[in-house]
Amino acid sequence: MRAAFRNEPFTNFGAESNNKAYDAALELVRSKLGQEYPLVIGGRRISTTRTSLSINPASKNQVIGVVSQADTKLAEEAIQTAARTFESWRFTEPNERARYLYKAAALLRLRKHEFSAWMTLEAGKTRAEADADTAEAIDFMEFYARELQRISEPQPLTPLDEEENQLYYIPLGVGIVIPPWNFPLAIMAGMTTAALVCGNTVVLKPASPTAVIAAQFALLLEEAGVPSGVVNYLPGPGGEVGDYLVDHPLTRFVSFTGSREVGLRINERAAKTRPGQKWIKRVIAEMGGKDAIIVDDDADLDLAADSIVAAAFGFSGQKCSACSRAIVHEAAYDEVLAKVIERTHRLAVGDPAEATTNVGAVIDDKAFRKIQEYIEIGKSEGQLVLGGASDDSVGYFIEPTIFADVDENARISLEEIFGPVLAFTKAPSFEEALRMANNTEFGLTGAVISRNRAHLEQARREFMAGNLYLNRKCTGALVGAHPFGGFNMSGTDSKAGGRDYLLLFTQAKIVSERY
Ligand SMILES: NC(=O)c1ccc[n+]([C@@H]2O[C@H](COP(=O)([O-])OP(=O)(O)OC[C@H]3O[C@@H](n4cnc5c(N)ncnc54)[C@H](O)[C@@H]3O)[C@@H](O)[C@H]2O)c1
Ligand SMILES: N[C@@H](CCC=O)C(=O)O
Repeated sequence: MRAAFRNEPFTNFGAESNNKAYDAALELVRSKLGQEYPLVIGGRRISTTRTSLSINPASKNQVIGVVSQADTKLAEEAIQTAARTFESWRFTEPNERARYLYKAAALLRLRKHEFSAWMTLEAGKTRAEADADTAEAIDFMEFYARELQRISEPQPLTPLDEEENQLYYIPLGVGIVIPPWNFPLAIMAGMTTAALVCGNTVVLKPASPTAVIAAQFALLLEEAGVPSGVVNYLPGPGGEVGDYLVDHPLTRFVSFTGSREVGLRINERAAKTRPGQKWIKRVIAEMGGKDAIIVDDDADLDLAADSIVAAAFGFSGQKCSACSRAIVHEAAYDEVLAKVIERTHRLAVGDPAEATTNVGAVIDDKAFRKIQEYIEIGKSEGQLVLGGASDDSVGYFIEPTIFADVDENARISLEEIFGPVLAFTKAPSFEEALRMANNTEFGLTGAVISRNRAHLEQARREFMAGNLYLNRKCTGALVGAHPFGGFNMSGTDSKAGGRDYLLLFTQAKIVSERY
């Protein structure tokens, strides 16, 4: 029996010794840049002639790795391998499966800074953001291992005198795991290990910008002893390989985290029954957000400003949980706006490998251009009060940008930008602020900064966000404490890092015996 789950502590980068250790990890990772990453199917390394370069978004000429790219033939091989492996993996003892996760978590803890350093260089994460990502990956494995053990215990059923009844959560089959690039270790590792610990086998199609981190994690699972074929690493173009995997009749479920557009596409395609398919595919989709922080007239305005700045510009706003809308009571509006501008102005934008950097580059050229377009749109929808500039001569840098006096129905108030762009909207009352916050097709995170008990209670009831935070920022969910996932177009209502999550990767079987 393991000790109860506790969150992995974050590294204190105020301490010089920790920064030195991080510098050493960056050096180690730099010495490994440019290597080739083959596909791994059934433990077999497969190099392809078609490759994709993974690059450092803060230094776009620096190649992080050269990643082989699957085609549909290799996707077929990966699914067949996963299907064959399922026939043995499904019957492994649950405690044994949990132990692979405990081992992988222990190995990751030993190499924590190294994995974080990969994220600094491949995803552009600052030290603190990368460290939190690695800590969350450790948390997911520690948490899901314990959860699997919990749900494998005899489950409560109404006792009958004449029968012995037992409920077992059994695995589903072959799962396609499709993660995003923005939590390239935590979310990818959480989705993958939740699937495998339940006895499923996995085809892992990593997000292209962060395929090297996923490759490192696949190697870590191998080192932890996870048998060949349980996780098959299959990088490739999302559209081509993704569609093939989703459509395949042997695919039993798809676990996806990413944009609304791709999530809906997967949901629609998976709903179509293909020749030879024996089941209704299950889709677990965690999608985008357009998250708001409401500031009430009596709020602690410093807390409000700190919360907005951290949630809007942490990891350059590239979080589904990011605050992209600040909806502020008119009585507090000018003061909150001034405080947010002042704090944002102090953020250091630059190379995330530097200890002093607060905001790094955005992920790639496509994101850079999309965010630039939204900044141009914002100029006609609000008043540009900070930032707006961008520079892609070295890396994809965009200044933290704030628009004031934005209408609740402006495009920058409604569409997910996924970058460091914040819209301020003035509300005449708390009730109106709440209505505006709910004026979105998403429903992922939200926050209210207020001292008014009645307003806080009203928000508890009426704010339609899967993760609602009162008097704190709307980012930074902790595994176990804040099971994460949203409503409406934010996904299929799953809660990663929560006690219900593993049930999504299993089906319940009742065995009833009379003696
Ligand atoms: N709700 C959450 O928990 C959560 C967490 C992180 C990110 N996100 C969302 O993710 C998005 C950012 O991530 P992204 O840019 O990687 O998203 P994306 O939708 O562009 O890509 C996600 C994954 O889907 C793959 N893909 C692309 N086309 C596909 C297809 N036709 N079939 C199958 N797979 C396909 C990509 O290769 C990638 O691995 C944002 O919208 C963000 O809000 C949500
Ligand atoms: N779970 C993360 C967000 C994940 C999406 O990008 C948070 O709570 O900030």
